[in-house]
Formats: sequence, C-alpha cells, structure tokens
Amino acid sequence: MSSPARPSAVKAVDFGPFIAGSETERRVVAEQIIESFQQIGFVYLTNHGIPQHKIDAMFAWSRNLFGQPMEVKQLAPHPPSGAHHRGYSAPGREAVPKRTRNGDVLEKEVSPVQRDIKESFEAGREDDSVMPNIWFPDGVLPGFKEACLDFYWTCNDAKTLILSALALGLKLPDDYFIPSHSKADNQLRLLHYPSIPAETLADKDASRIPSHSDYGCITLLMQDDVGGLEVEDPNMPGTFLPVPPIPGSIVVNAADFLSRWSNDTIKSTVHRVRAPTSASGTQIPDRYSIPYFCSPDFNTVVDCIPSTWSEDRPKKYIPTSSCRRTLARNMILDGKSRRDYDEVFSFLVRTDLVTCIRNLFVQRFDPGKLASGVPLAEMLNLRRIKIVGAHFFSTADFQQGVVRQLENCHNLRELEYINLDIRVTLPHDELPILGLQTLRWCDNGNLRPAFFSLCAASFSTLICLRVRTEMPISEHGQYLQLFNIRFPHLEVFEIGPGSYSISGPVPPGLVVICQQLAQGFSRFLIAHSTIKALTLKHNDDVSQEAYILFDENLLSSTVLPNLESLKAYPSQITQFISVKANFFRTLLSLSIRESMQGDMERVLQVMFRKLQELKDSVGPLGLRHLVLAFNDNRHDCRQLCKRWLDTCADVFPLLETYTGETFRSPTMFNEFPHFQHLRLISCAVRHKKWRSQHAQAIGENCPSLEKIESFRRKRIFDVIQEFSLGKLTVRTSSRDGEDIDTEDEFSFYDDFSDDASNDSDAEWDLIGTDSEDDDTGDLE
Ligand SMILES: O=C(O)CCC(=O)C(=O)O
Ligand SMILES: [Fe+2]
Repeated sequence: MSSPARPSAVKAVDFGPFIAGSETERRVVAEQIIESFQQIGFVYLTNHGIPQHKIDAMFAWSRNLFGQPMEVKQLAPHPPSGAHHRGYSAPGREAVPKRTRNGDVLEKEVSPVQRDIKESFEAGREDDSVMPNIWFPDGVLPGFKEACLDFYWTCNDAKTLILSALALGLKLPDDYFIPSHSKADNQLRLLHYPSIPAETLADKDASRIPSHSDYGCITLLMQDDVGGLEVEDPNMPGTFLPVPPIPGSIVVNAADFLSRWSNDTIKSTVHRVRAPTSASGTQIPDRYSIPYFCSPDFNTVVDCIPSTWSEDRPKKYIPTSSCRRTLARNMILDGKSRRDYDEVFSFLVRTDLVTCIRNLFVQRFDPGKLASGVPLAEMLNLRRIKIVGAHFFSTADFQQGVVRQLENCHNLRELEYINLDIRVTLPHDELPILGLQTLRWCDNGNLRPAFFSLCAASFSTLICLRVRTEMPISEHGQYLQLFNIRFPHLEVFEIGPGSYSISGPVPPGLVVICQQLAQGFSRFLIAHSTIKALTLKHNDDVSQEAYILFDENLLSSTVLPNLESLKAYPSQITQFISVKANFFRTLLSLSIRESMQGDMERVLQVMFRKLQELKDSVGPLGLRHLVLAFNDNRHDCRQLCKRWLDTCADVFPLLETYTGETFRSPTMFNEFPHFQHLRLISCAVRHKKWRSQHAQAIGENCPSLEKIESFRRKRIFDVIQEFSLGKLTVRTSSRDGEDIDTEDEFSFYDDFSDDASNDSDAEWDLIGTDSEDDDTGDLE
C-alpha cells in the first residue's frame, strides 16, 4: 500500500477528532462526513480506529486464501442459494446486475448477464441463524476463521462510531442509529479480482464489478494499492470519478438503506471497479479489496428520519426492513389468501421493490381481481416463475399478454409447472427467452404449439426440460414434434406420463403409432448425448407403456454416454441392458419403479435376471444410490425382496444409499449386511412404531450404516420424484397435511451442483404457499 496519494473528487476526513476530540470537534467531523455523503455518497476516513496492522493481516489472509488451489477453496462453498451470502464464491459465480441512476431512480440495466471476473469469501457474525457462516473444515487454513471474526468485530466497532457521526451530522442524537444496528447484521467480504488482460477491460462496458449501489446502510471499504474503484458523479450521470486508494484511509460509502432513511438527502451512489486509471501494459494486475457491509438489523423497519421530510418534501419511501426487502425477492400470488393485488403491486412499484423480485409463485390466482395485470415486465430480475392453477391463464388475451411480457425478463432462468392451456400460437421470434435454462411443463391435455415456441426460442440455453402431459397416444404427432427439436446443452430430461389405457390387445393402428414414437424417442436420446439425468414417468394406473419404450434396433451401446442418473421402469431398464448400454458403468443413481402392468412380477424377474447377466459380462457396477419402489402386497413379497436385495448387493456392491419399500419382518434386515458401503437406508413404513422397533435391528446388521430414515409408505412415489441430479434430496413433507413420521429433509451427493444454473436466490421451500406471515401483502 505504498502508492502515492492521488487527488480524488471524494473528500478525506480525519476521523481522529471524532473518536478522541471535544464535542465541538466531533460536530465538525460529523458535518464534514455528512457534507461529503450529501455531495457524492462517499468519503475517505483517516484515523478511523481500525488498526492498520489488522487491515494488513486481513489482506494477508485474503491473499493466502485466494492463492489456495480451487479444491481447497471449494471446501467452504457459497451455497447455491444466492440469498445465503456466506463462504467462497469462485470466479464467475456472481453476477451483479449493472445499475444506473436515472434522476432519482436507480435502474437495473437489462443487459445480458455478465458474470463478474472475481472471487470472494463472505462471513457474518457467528451466531447468525438466518445466514450461518460457512468455514473451512478443521485443519484447513487454521486461524483464518478467528482472524475473520476478530476483524469483523473490529470493523463493527468502527461502524458504531461512524453511525454516531452520521447521526450527529444529521442533527440527531448521536445514538440515533445504534438500536437499529445492535445485532451487527453485517457482512465481511474478501474480494479478489484476478489479473486479466487489459483488453478484457478495454471495452467501455467491461468492468471488474459493474456499476451498482450497495444494499445496506453504509459500507466500509479497504482496498489495496491497485485502484480501479470509481464512483458516479451525481451531477453528471454516466460520468465516473476515480476513488483511488489513499494509504492509511478507508473508504466509507452510503448504501440504499441510508438513502431511504434520509429520504434521499444522502445518496447511495453508484460505483464500480474497472481498470485502474494508471494501468499500463497488456495485463491488469490482481486486485484485493475488503468491503464490510453494514446493515440495519434484519427485522428493523426503516422509516424516513423526521427531519428529512416535510409537506414540501414528502417521504419518498415507505417503511421497510432488510427482512421485507428479502421477502420481496419471493413474490407469492396466492388466490386463496390474498385479496387486493393492486395494492400490493402499487406498493412494490412505488418502493422500487419490483426489481427485487427473483421468484414468482402463482397459485389459485384469478387475474380478474387484478386491474393492472401482473407487472412481469417490470420484474427485471425475475429468475424463476412457478405457476400452478389454470385460472391465471383464463383468457387467451391474458395468456398471451403474460407470456409476451416474459420477453423482458432477461434474467429468467426457470419456468415451471405452467399448468395452462394456451391455444394461441406464439411464433418463435416473438418469444425469445434467451437465457431460459429450465422449462417444466405440466399440461392436462395435448402439448400446445406454445410449448414448442418456448422450447425452440430457448433451445440453445435449455439444460433441463421436464414435460408432463396426459396426452392420449393418438395425439402422438405432438411428441414426434418435440422429439425432432435438438437441445445442444440438455442435461436433465424428464418425460411422462403420456398415458393410454386399454384393456386387451393393442389395436393394429396403435402398434404403428407406438413404433413411430419408439423410433422418435430413440433418435432423440441418441442426439442428446449431453443428458446426465433421464426420468421416464407414467401414471400408476396405466396398463401400457406405449411411447416410452425405445426402438432397440436404433439404440446403440454408446447411447447416453454421460448418464449419471436414471429413473425408469423395469421393462425400460431391461431394454437398455439388452442393447448393452455402456452408461451402466458410469451410472451413479438408479431409480427403478414398478408400474401396475399386468404381469409385473415377470417383468421384474426378467429385469433382475438381466441385471445379473450384465454383471456377469461387465463385472460389478459402481452405482452409489438405488431406489426400489415396488408394491409389496404380493403373497411372496418377502422371498422376492430377499432375492432382489441379494442381486442388488451382487451387482451394485458399492451402494451407499438405498431407498425401498416396507419390510414387514425384522428378519429382512439380515439382508442388509450384504451392502458393505451402505451408509443410509430410507424406508417407507406403515406405522410410526416402525422406527423404534426395527431401526436397531438394521443398525446391528449393517455396521457401515450412518442413518436410517423412514416415511409413510404412500409417500414413496413422491419421494422418488424428489430425487434429482445434483441434489439428491429425499423429502418427507406431506402434501395434504397428513401427519408424517419425520419432517426432516436431507440432501447429500452435491457433487454436480457447482454450476451457474444453481445460482438461484432462494429455494422454493422458502416461499411457502399459504403463509400468512410473508411480508409482501401487509405493507401499507
Ligand atoms: O472492490 C471494490 O473496491 C468495491 C467492491 C464493491 O463495491 C462491492 O463489493 O460492493
Ligand atoms: Fe459496492
């Protein structure tokens, strides 16, 4: 930190007299800070009270941390949920939306997502239950956690002093902001911008971190001597002024909450990091910085300070809190519990919270109650939409209106469960949802042309496609159309049920149709070698598996070379084995589900025999996770189960987790010792008593076992549906409010999750459905 001080548009204030001076000196310092905050939202503080040796030590830790190999850094991974800001984020993990100020309004720029060229580590207070810290395992970077926490509290002390100065400068009692910041809901962030070629930052729109304002109340920023931080000139929007490092000083800037609090007398100025003005040569050096974001306590409602508003200068903001702003990320339109949507929307628009919405959940919603419609087009940061219930799309006009608005949702990544009935055709070029990665379509009738529009418009970015339709087989042409689209990046594909129930022999006409479908589907699979997870579903009550059979003549042994997870029916598994599909060697998760086919027992026998043959020809398989969902009502169930378990133990000796049906007799557990690596058993059970009666027996028979989970038997199919690639989750929550054995949800096997598609802000679980305590509706 040795570079000479360069002049900056931002004032430098000596904070020393505030800490140790007279009342008059304190007031002078406070007024200087407020003056700078009102002019430009930034100020440099010298003699700020954070010992230089602690700052230096934190930078040394930061260099040490970011210098570690990626495998080490990933040992404390930032959760996929963007709402949980803790732990390590790899370069490109975060994308800060670019924001610019237009008059008084902060606008988020609707530019295509730009992934930031930086890596970071984030920590909060250790006792934060909303966002628990994520540290490295014991023995990795020893001392790092303690150093972070010590620095955290040192910065918090400085924060308290600076907030007192702000209060004094605003002519308030100096402890005005203290009660609302008593929890220290702050965030320490270590930032590393790796060295990059100068040309990468040469473009005027390129930056190390794009222009943005900070979320909290104030930010204390420590930067190394590289420079590049810039603040927008509030008098000349679009013009940025350098905020170069000044040795011995920290930068303090006002953030959004302070601007609301002060009724915009203080501005949370937009800032960014670009190439340093002094940069020369072809390579921009690494840059390290340490922002410390200070926020009001999560539940504190911030209202405009009385002296900042009057009849002439009315309040620009209504009261809100971190908690409410966070909740505004998850917007629920529940037709059952919500009445006046217009009021909710006008609140969101007035308080510029519309752009906070990331997840929109709609159910049982009647647009007739809403004069203005859902302002999807204003939800610029919408990432997920999940719609349940056809009322939402009750008229064709409304349907088209809503779907067209999606065009503006450039950040939309997931569109789920559109249980709708669009008959209007949407031409491809009218609906370019360019970044859509997940499309989940649930349809009560035929596939609609609109579905193909959505697919085709986003086909180059789609990595997950789930289609569920009750289409009669006679409508097969629609499926053939789907099977003709090519998705170059498809990783997750789920299809079904496509039911067709007939009793007796299949009519000749249908045989031809079934053959066409089998061929179409086989070709589709062959063309999609990127698929990692394949799910083939159908209804429990169908007697035919028509379209989801493959054409074995077309399938080759190299079909689906990247498959890691397969959920299918015994007959389909048998088909894959018959073509000697290679993927069985790389398969990690297999879910076999019995259907109610006529001679199921025989189908199962064939499948298990084929599995045994497979093992004989290629040797034991490396499968780690197995789900067997079989009906145990048949008379010789016990014998069958025993045989199946024997076969499974033989074919899949490396099995770590097993989910299965009820075992009626405790002696069944004698079979589990076959599985030397089994760590977890999940079983469907009939009675709560089950666990206490039998858990011990299993534990005794299977020494490697770490966990047993049980759930009600009728839930097993739900559970199986929860298995998904990347996050193998078994969920036991009850859909219809039924009392169940355990509310636990556990997830494991997270190896695939390190991809940007998981960069979601909140799990759907957070959203709830009938919750009365979400905050979007009860604000004024
Ligand atoms: O790295 C910097 O200097 C600024 C970082 C920043 O503005 C932020 O993380 O919000
Ligand atoms: Fe910032």
